[in-house]
Amino acid sequence: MKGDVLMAKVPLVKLAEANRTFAGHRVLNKLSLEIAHGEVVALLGRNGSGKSTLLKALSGLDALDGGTRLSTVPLRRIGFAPDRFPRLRFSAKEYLRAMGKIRGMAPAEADRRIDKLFELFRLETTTDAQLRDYSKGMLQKVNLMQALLEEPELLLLDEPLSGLDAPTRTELTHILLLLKEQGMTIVFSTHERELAARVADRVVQLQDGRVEPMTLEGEENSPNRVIAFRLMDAAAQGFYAAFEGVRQRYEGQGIWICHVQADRADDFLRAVLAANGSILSVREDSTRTNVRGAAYGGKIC
Ligand SMILES: Nc1ncnc2c1ncn2[C@@H]1O[C@H](COP(=O)(O)OP(=O)(O)OP(=O)(O)O)[C@@H](O)[C@H]1O
Repeated sequence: MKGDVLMAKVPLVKLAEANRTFAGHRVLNKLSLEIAHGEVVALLGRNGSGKSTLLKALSGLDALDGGTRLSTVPLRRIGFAPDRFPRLRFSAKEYLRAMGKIRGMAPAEADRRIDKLFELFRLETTTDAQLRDYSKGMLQKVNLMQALLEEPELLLLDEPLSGLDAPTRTELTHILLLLKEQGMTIVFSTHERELAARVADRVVQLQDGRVEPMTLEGEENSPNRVIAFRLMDAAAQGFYAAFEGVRQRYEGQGIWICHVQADRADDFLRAVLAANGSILSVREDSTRTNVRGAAYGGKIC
């Protein structure tokens, strides 16, 4: 725990007085931003305010015109999912294998990882369909999968849910929450305040080339307990509907995780046990303090 608190204070990546100019237009203007280990940060801003430019600056993929970028993460441990993903003449598996090769992964290791990602994203592994024939949602899943290929320490996502239908949005939101539970450091840009409020520990707004902290209306500020548990699927179906005080819920590999209003947590725990569930862990919701906390021992990917 002590180690986690210390890690939380170490910036994984830091921009100081960063400048980026395109054709005389200064998009980043003496911008300073630190991303702490295990933190999830949402980046809001109007169209053209420079969100993609900032994500690229954080990744180190794009050079700055001025200022500095400091990072403790090697480039290969940074996953980046751009806002546009090409419709290629490859199947998803062929594409991900090629990406693994380019990144210098051993073929067996890449295949192990790709299989896990197919499972996590619930994509059909055997299909030969090419990316150019994929739906937008499937394509975005492959985009996120390539960013997660090498178990990144820092995950940068440019508008990860933009233009997707409701079921895919829900599915991908749950995956983001699972990655967050594992302690992954994530920065994502979005136009959606609701997504930012739901997933991020911290929200910043990009305006006039700089970032300002932002508080979203309707954010829940009262404390939560994060409860991880197992339930039989059949029992889980009706479980939440009857329960007040559940603010977030998601599932992966048979483990359910709920963020429950603190004053309802004891009742919730009793209800899980009454439904023959087993409690894996209970902890304070640390998302308002940016302290990393592991909800359970299993790793999703
Ligand atoms: N490679 C480039 N060459 C020239 N101009 C660029 C380049 N990249 C970005 N810009 C310009 O920088 C500004 C910021 O672009 P950026 O894509 O970072 O904004 P954004 O906030 O991500 O926009 P959106 O919300 O529409 O995706 C825009 O005016 C854009 O035209």
